[in-house]
Amino acid sequence: MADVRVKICGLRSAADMAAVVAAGAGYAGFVFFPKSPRNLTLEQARLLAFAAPPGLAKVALTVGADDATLDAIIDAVPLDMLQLHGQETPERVAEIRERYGLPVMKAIGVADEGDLAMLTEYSLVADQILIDAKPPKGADLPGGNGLSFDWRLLVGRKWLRPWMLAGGLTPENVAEAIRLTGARQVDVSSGVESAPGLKDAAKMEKFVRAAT
Ligand SMILES: O=C(O)c1ccccc1N[C@@H]1O[C@H](COP(=O)(O)O)[C@@H](O)[C@H]1O
Repeated sequence: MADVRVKICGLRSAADMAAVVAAGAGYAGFVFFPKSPRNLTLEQARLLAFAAPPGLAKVALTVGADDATLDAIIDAVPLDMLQLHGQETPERVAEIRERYGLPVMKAIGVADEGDLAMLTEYSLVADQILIDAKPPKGADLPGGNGLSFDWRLLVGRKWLRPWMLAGGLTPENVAEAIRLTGARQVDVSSGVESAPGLKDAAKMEKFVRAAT
């Protein structure tokens, strides 16, 4: 599968960054969400971002972050993209995009066909759309739960913006997910871990190989 770009999310160590680079991923994601086992400090993220080679896009994942939080992240960490993974409205997405001048990727949780209208709505204001599984009610995390959705919902659909497929992807299922949905970009977090928050270099390598 040529030309598929992979995002590996939730890096926390220099070894994670080295493994992402060795695997050949196109995006590296840093999670700024205290409830997540992948949460990292500004200083950790800053060091990792400076260790990233040119061409690897550095993405900050936030969840309903206010301006002060985003200001602090952007001041500390050299970034290429913001991933908004909360309940941000289209107006808030547009505001963040304007305020920081960085491309914004808005995550939308999908469980059934009724959720697809939101993808169209957000594709009018975001630079990219991230299509993830909807989290279970009451879940601590709005993403990063290793849950997938029915990929057949995406068959034959088109959106105005580039999009990325996420949710429960693994080295074992990513090729089938790409084949079915036609995704040109995929995002993974828990599927390349040996325990929550602990990235596994061999799984990362296997994932990128299966996806590309
Ligand atoms: O990874 C996290 O901890 C996380 C926390 C809060 C919101 C989103 C999070 N991760 C994103 O969720 C999707 C799917 O992850 P998974 O592969 O199913 O574990 C992915 O886009 C991550 O960036």
